[in-house]
Amino acid sequence: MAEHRVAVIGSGNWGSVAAKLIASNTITMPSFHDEVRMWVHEETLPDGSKLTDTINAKNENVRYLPGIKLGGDVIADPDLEHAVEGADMLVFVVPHQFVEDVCGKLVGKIGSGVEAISLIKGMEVKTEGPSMISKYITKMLGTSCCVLMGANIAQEIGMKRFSEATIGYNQDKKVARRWVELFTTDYFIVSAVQDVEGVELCGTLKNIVALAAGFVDGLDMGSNTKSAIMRIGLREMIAFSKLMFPSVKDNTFFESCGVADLITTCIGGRNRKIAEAYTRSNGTRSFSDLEEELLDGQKLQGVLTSNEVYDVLCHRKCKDQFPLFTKVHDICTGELLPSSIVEYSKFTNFEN
Ligand SMILES: NC(=O)C1=CN([C@@H]2O[C@H](COP(=O)(O)OP(=O)(O)OC[C@H]3O[C@@H](n4cnc5c(N)ncnc54)[C@H](O)[C@@H]3O)[C@@H](O)[C@H]2O)C=CC1
Ligand SMILES: O=C(CO)COP(=O)(O)O
Repeated sequence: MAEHRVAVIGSGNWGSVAAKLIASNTITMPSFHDEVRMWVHEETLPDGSKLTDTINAKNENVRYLPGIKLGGDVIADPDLEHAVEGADMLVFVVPHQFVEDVCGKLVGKIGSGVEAISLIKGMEVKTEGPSMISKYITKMLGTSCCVLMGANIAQEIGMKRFSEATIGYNQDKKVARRWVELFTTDYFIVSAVQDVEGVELCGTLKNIVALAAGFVDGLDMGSNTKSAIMRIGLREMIAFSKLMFPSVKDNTFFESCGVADLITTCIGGRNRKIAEAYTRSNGTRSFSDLEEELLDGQKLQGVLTSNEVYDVLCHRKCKDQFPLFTKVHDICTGELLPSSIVEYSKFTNFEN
């Protein structure tokens, strides 16, 4: 008897792949209902049709994941409340700037016994302080919330290329195991660690380092420089994570969510791509222009995250300990040129 019903909240590039992965499992596993409802932020396509109708007619998200069939029993649904109705496993995967709005619409509509997982890379910074997205979901909706992060360029997983991911959980191993079971396929290997904050901070902070890597690419500085920037970035990721949550575990940085995601995003991600284009434009284009032109509706997370992290650094008066994060912020706001990303003479006396 099927016990669990899954809804995916979000249908962008990664959201669509997540629905595909999950649906490939729900149709074979008796404890899950076959159908996976995927909430779509509705839009009209150039031919006048609705995105939701096209996804359901073609079993393909022609806008955000063209050329890849979703398979399984994925049903696109533009009605958020209807999409989550009856589901006891909610997968949150919208760009992080929309999470407040989406959660706001679900307040009071989620029953007890519902579990959530966030695939969202980012954080919320309010006047009362920073909050990781999983915590925010818990606060708004009262569900416990795991996270799934990893070296996961969506397009490649959509093409079934071997990849790994890490689930972060807090207490409940049984729930973590169920999420692992739901996501794991023969080409997508998922492990779990008891460190929600560590896993989520890895996924969030590496987007800032990817911008720095993109600046280096735009300056044609080569592999040594890019590796140096990635190392300095990783060091700051670890330091920032421990500053926010001393409980974060060292080993988490060696999981897929840590160093592997840092590498893949600095090589093949959207943040890297836009930062490179920004650098090559010599100040003639803005990040938002380039995002619109080059990502065609997909969203950049790193610039917002850089602002959010900068707020935390200012609030805690520790900018000096995070020269790379601070420089990326200052480059994104136009206060510094991209070339300053490699001016580290003042900071070479690190202890490690
Ligand atoms: N694409 C990738 O390779 C990966 C993405 N992620 C993370 O997954 C999260 C979601 O990213 P993607 O699925 O790639 O999205 P995306 O960037 O491809 O797509 C944008 C999505 O935002 C939706 N949207 C636009 N305006 C909206 C609004 N006002 N309210 C709600 N939704 C709106 C669009 O309909 C579309 O579904 C992000 O945090 C990202 O960092 C994580 C791993 C890999
Ligand atoms: O998070 C990602 C890969 O794991 C994707 O990163 P981008 O958003 O930079 O494409």
